[in-house]
Amino acid sequence: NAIEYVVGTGTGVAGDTKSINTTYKNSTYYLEDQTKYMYTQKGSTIDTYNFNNGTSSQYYMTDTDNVWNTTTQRAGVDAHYYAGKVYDYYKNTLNRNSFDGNGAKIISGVHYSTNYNNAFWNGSQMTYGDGDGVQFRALSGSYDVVAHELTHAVTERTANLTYSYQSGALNESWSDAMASVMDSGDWLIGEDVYTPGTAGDALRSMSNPALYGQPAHMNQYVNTSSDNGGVHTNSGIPNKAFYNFATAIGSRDVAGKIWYKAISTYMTSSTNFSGARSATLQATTALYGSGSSYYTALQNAWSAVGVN
Ligand SMILES: O=C(NO)[C@]12CC[C@H](CC1)C2
Ligand SMILES: [Zn+2]
Repeated sequence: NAIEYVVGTGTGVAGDTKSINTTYKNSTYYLEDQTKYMYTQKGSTIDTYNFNNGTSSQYYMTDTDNVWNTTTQRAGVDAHYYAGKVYDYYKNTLNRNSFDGNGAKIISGVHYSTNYNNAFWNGSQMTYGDGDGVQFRALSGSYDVVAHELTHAVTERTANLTYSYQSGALNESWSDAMASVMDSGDWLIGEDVYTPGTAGDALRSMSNPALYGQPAHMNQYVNTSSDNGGVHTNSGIPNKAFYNFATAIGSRDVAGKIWYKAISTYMTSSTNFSGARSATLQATTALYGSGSSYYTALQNAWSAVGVN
């Protein structure tokens, strides 16, 4: 019997209903999205699996009627759905075909370990914990988290910013910046999955990094060896620069295009904050010509956070 590309109905982590692209074969539905096939020519582009609260093996996520509404399916539904949205953004807006630019399969695994308060890109796939229900709920339940993780993959395949000290903080910041372009309703990161018992808070704020203990200016740079040299702390400084720029020019999309051009053309593994300023200015000229009003706005955005 043939393989069919079909559309199912899923319930997400927040209990919301959404359509998901699934595959019907051997009388079973699979969380495999074949709709991008025309761009990748590589079968399903987005495959979502279940670690079943283990850490080594992941299993197919299947369903009998293509209505994915059980509690254990929610994390998979969102990992699958949001990965598709991130694929679409990179392909349709930035003309990048998956994280490698060549249609690579996007693999996600949910229910990783037990009470696992994190999510990560391991060089080959995305992996999401369920959270402990206090600090986090299932981390794939947040568009900006999924976009953040997949952007780590894009960064790894482009500038490959070394994940420590200033280049590492840039690595983190580029993931937050691209996530804020895709999940564009606010300037927060992780708000949909962070502390489910507390409304209105988040893991990070790009408009006001200090809200969650991050510096927003070079003169507050934290010199530390923990967290690979404070990559999740000092990212507040380039995050604020991105916020300054996007709001000054009134377009997250233009800012995102410039940030993507910078990471994919001008930045390298050892780029530091000052180098990121130059790379984004070069990207602005490349995309919008010299003398563009974006150029001066960007100079001001970086100067305002003390990066020259
Ligand atoms: O910033 C991050 N990783 O580098 C986080 C940490 C918690 C959310 C999932 C992954 C964001
Ligand atoms: Zn990260």
